[in-house]
Amino acid sequence: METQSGDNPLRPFSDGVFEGKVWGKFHLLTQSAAPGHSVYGEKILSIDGEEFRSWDPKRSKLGALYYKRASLPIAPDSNILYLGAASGTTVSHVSDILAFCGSGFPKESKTNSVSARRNGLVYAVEFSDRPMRDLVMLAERRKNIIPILADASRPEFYFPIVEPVDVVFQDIAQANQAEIACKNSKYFLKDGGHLILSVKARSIDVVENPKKVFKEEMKKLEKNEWGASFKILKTFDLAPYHADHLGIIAVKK
Ligand SMILES: C[S@@+](CC[C@H](N)C(=O)[O-])C[C@H]1O[C@@H](n2cnc3c(N)ncnc32)[C@H](O)[C@@H]1O
Repeated sequence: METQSGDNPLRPFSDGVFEGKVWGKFHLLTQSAAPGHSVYGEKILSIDGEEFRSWDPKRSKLGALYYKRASLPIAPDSNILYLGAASGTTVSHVSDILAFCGSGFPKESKTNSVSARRNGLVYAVEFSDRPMRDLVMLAERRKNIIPILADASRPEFYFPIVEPVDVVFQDIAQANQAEIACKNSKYFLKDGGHLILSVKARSIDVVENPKKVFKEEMKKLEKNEWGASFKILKTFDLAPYHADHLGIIAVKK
């Protein structure tokens, strides 16, 4: 951990996310909801008694979207259904954002003016038991992560424990990823809620041109028989952080 003295290098980027030139280059960081702990070896900066965790875009599709300056519908009062949580690298940053209440640093941040609001939860679904063990340990140190050991293609099994959410975020490298996103959105995503989907072309078709694969996946999101369909708002090529990945931001019709 590094303690910053002198001028504060960070400024608000979006609710709960900060930007600045630190350690010699540009970084996005989240204010840690569990000070004293590094989750995946990320660098930590301490300023005025608060800790800020560097967000590595090469380790996180959501982080890559922020680095691409996507305007994302994630705020401290959002409930998020996160599909494909793995050991919680990205979930930890989502947890930081949801825990952010504008207290403390930075003093001039507009987000400070919001003092009494209900902060959201992240429901983190993962079907592999090895990463789930790390995810459970992460959740023990943070109050806003609900780890769920389940197959995301069977949302009916966790239907009883997930409340309606504002955002479904999905990072599952499976051939049927559009179907998984739509089925979960049917059960859990509020009308007008947002889907943020990372599509890995090579998981859907190893030989096809990624652009064609992305077009087909977007068509499925717009019209399908899985109970929820979407209007695509914006797409982002996630290179150079993740080759042949497309980030899709869509709103539930
Ligand atoms: C690319 S990794 C996710 C990385 C993670 N989102 C992060 O940024 O820290 C994809 C994860 O999805 C999980 N996964 C794949 N298919 C799944 C399914 N049907 N249900 C739940 N999890 C699944 C895998 O076990 C793997 O941990």
